Amino acid sequence: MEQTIGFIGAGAMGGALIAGLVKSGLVSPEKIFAYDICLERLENLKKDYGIRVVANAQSLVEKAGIVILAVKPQNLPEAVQGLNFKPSHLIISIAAGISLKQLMSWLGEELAIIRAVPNTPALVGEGITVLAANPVVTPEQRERALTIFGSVGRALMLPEEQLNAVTGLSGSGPAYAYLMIEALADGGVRCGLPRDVAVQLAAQTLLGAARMVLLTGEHPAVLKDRVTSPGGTTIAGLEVLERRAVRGALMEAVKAGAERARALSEEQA
Ligand SMILES: NC(=O)C1=CN([C@@H]2O[C@H](COP(=O)(O)OP(=O)(O)OC[C@H]3O[C@@H](n4cnc5c(N)ncnc54)[C@H](OP(=O)(O)O)[C@@H]3O)[C@@H](O)[C@H]2O)C=CC1
Ligand SMILES: O=C(O)[C@@H]1CCC=N1
Repeated sequence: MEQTIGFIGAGAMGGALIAGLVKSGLVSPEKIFAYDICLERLENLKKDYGIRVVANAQSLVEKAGIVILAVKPQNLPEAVQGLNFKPSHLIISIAAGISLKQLMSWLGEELAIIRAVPNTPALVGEGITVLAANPVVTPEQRERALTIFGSVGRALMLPEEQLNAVTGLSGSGPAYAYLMIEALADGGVRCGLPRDVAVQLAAQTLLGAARMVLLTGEHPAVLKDRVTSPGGTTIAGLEVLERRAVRGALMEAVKAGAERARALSEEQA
């Protein structure tokens, strides 16, 4: 890919995208630029991935054709203040909750802006990113953004109204999956398994189950039923999960994340 990509903010998510992009081979490291107020983070990314780092955000804007805004929503207005973007730029914000309308009012109504919700498994090429574009973005720019995020996992476009829900589900979701892996592994340890074996079993079980859903296209309930032998072990475990309302808890977690995304937007209004 000929285009240069710059990151303003290179923390957990920006860093995961940089690592995933370099590993994907879609963009060569010398075409990736990063700026962050944390110099140590920049130096580590330069050392680990061979990307270029710059001393300030305006210098990054001058070097990169695509600029990814990857600071916390609370830091975004300050991070973009005074930056001079050109009409040729494609700006992609990953800040949770921050709307295209807010971005256009801070950056310029005439600029091509995309709002994206990625997730950290992008680091290993297994992310999923949902994007929404403002009317200035051309079909070619949409394709370019889909290609970039598609190189580190799956990528799709959805109407912007759905992006807070996406944030609550796939944006925050890896944390819920890690919590489940940790808890399942604790269960294994409680039953006498060594910790490292228990973590491996828990992680591969979630990975395998997720692949089954994606590759077979079967409803998760059908796949669940195939694990559940009459009078067997699984139904005994499922009964506990249902009694403890795990389904309701997961639904409420997604809803709480979506509501928090909406609140983050209002806090920056
Ligand atoms: N983490 C995730 O899984 C996901 C995050 N997001 C979004 O991505 C964005 C980044 O999140 P995350 O990576 O977790 O956050 P981090 O805090 O890990 O990364 C943000 C980085 O930006 C730096 N920073 C703060 N202010 C500025 C500034 N003015 N100019 C340049 N850099 C600055 C921070 O430095 P310092 O730490 O010193 O403040 C930090 O290094 C957020 O908007 C979040 O909503 C979206 C989807 C998933
Ligand atoms: O926790 C957060 O606010 C960010 C957005 C989605 C995942 N992490």
